[in-house]
Amino acid sequence: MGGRGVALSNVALGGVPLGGRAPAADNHGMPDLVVDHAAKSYPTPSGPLEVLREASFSLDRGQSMAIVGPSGSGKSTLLALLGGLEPPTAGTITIAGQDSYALPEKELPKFRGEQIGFVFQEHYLLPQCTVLENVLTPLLAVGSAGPAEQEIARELLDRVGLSQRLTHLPSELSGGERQRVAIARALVRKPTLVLADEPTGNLDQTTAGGVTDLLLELQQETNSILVVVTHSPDLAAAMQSSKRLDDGRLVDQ
Ligand SMILES: Nc1ncnc2c1ncn2[C@@H]1O[C@H](COP(=O)(O)OP(=O)(O)OP(=O)(O)O)[C@@H](O)[C@H]1O
Repeated sequence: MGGRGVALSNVALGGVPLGGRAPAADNHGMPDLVVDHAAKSYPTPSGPLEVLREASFSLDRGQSMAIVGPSGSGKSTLLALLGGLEPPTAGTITIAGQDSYALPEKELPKFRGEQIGFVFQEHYLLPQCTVLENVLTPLLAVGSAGPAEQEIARELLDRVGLSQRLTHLPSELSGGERQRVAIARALVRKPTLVLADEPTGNLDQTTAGGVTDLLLELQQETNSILVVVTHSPDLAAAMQSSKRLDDGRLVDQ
């Protein structure tokens, strides 16, 4: 993969060098991500559908974890809970010391933007925007994409091997290249937590391996937590730990 290994030690993401450790958040001694007895059920005509039953785990910045399990076992639901997209029916999700769902509803999008980066199976790049503009999107959302932010985005795109493609549209890239843009976009605000739902699901094995390596390298360099949901044994094995969802129950692999 071209362009990998470019030093980014002087690039500040949110005031923190990409190559350095993020400062420890003042979490009052709590891990950076704490999932405490989180449960989710959906109402159905025949009664509540229990999708997630009392999941508890915690992770610190720099750690990675895979969530595996059969189709319909609740993996995407758990990811949505972690991502501030779907409130749990019971329990709490605490990120960088803040119980996400205790925030006033209007503050949740800002919190999500600062603390969480998302990578999906589909890249969800904006088709009419260039590669550089797509990576800047999370910064434009908070009105701060000046020269310093542009430089951060350019350096990240250099890091993912796409410095020669800044003005290209997503339609002019391969599937693996689009996913690398999506990874740069997820990391541009140096979030506490990166959530990836089948990030290699649309890629061939070789390209998937490259995207996995890149995701882990940048997660380490930004000192984020990485949680991936996947059916891929290769991607799951690349994470530091792995948990399995079986009928809504989360168990160690
Ligand atoms: N909004 C909803 N309302 C009702 N049921 C839902 C809703 N969202 C998900 N479900 C149900 O919750 C269960 C778990 O779905 P989920 O998408 O989390 O599974 P998954 O493990 O990610 O599956 P896959 O691997 O196929 O993507 C399924 O039975 C699904 O139909």
